[in-house]
Amino acid sequence: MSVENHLLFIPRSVLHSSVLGFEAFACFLLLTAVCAFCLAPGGFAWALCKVRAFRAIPGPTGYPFIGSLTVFTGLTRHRVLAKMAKSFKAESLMSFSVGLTRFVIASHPESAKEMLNSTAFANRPVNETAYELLFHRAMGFAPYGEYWRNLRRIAATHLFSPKRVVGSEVFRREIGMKMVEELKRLMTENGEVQVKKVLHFGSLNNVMMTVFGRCYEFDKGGDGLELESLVTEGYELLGVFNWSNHFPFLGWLDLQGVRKRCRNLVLTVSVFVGKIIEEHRLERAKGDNFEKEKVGDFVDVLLDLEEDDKLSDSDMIAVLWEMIFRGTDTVAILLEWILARMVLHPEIQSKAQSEIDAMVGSTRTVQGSDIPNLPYLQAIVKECLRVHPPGPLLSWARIAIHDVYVGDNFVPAGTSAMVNMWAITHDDKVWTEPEKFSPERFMAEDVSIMGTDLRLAPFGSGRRVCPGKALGLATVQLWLAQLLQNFTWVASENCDVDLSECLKLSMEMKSPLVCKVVPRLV
Ligand code: HEM
Repeated sequence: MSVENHLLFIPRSVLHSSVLGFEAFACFLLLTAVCAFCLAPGGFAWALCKVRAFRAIPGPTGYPFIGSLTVFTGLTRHRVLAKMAKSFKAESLMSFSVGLTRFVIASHPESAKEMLNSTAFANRPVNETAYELLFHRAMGFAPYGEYWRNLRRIAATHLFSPKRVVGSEVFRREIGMKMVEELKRLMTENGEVQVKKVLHFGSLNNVMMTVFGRCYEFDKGGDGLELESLVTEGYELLGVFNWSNHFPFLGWLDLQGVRKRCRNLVLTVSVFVGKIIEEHRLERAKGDNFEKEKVGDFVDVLLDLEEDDKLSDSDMIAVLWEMIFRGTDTVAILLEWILARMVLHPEIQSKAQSEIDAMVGSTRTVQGSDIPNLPYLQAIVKECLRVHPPGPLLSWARIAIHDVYVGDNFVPAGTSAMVNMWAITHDDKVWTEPEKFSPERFMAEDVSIMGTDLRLAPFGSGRRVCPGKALGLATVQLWLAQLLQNFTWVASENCDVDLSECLKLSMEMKSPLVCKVVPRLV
């Protein structure tokens, strides 16, 4: 007898109530399953994870389906994440979800070191924006492997070697002096200066010179301004929270227009950078203008690569563009924070100036070789990297290439991994009086900031540590010395120094620094 025939013999009322009961039971089961799913530690994306036989990593459940999305839409996600890790007692490792993306974040030096130094985390998640901007073919997002290793080796030898960093000091100093002149001009014109623009243009020129062998004039418009707008657009695009990175089914809609903007940007950048590469080729073809012994720029280095290492034109454009892009803002942003601190702490500023005066005197301008004799100035830079790290979340996440343990925590392959460097540098178990701005702490203890000591690793650590760290640091230290030797930095009566933060791709000052500069050298 079929099931339908059976049902014919059950009284209607009984049948009706049992169907209702079944429906209620099914709803209850579904609701429990959804709740269990959504209330899983770490949230929805973690609940979806097939590997369930592991101890859950503590973390917020977030909202159903969207998870902790709101973290990423605020201006200070490093602070929000630090607070969350504390409240879940998950400083060592915290899990959370944003849409379908699983995250872990380390807010403790030990777990941060373990993660950053493990080959399991030597890849980066390539989000849609980075992919559209062709960054997967440049060093920062290239998958861990032969192509990436080659790029790192070439850059380490020809762009970031100690010899190259020292060798490029002359034009770095020249650019520093141009910034000094520009600040004087702006001060005379306006009675105060907004330093961000000057620092940004100086920094852009510095990287341009190293990479392309080109320099642009301040405030002259033309190619310099176009390049600046291209870098700004790229920065903005990478800083935008792109929904389709975490909700792939929304991808085709391009709701925020990110893909369209990326494609337009890539076209313009390809023409801009392609033209510079062509000019280099022409110069080399002429032969007599191109001296073989000349220390070439990075374009020359890439054009000189042997057959096996040779890059296609589009790969070369990606590599060169990324260097410009990465090297510009970090340096300018860090210097702006430092100068804001100088305005706020005149006693620290004058101590640094006394050090410069004692070591350099007032008859010559400071240079790169003076920096080792200026420990207090170096301590100021370190303290600013601690209090205002340009990459509080180390800017670029990593991704677990395969299943791996971090401490006792099982992290499945494909999980995005971040380090909250800001949380570590503001942890009172790691630093005494972390909120206090005190360069003196680094006079008492010499802490390496190059990636070995995870209490302060603003350039990251491990295989994907910032390759430009020595160049970036040398630039910031020299320019700070020049700016302090030439000016006393004081508050403008129209504008207070506001230390509010705004984390886009890097952590910028929310209200750009506006102040006065008073010439010291006459
Ligand atoms: C104050 C200056 C700078 C800071 C604070 C900084 C910070 C960082 C950080 C935190 C990372 C990620 C490291 C990690 O995942 O462990 C990084 C990567 C990178 N940085 Fe920097 N950076 C600076 C200057 C520069 C400069 C001047 C350049 C080049 C001209 C540069 C090029 C790169 C590149 C190419 C990567 C990707 C490396 C890879 O994935 O293999 N950076 N940087």
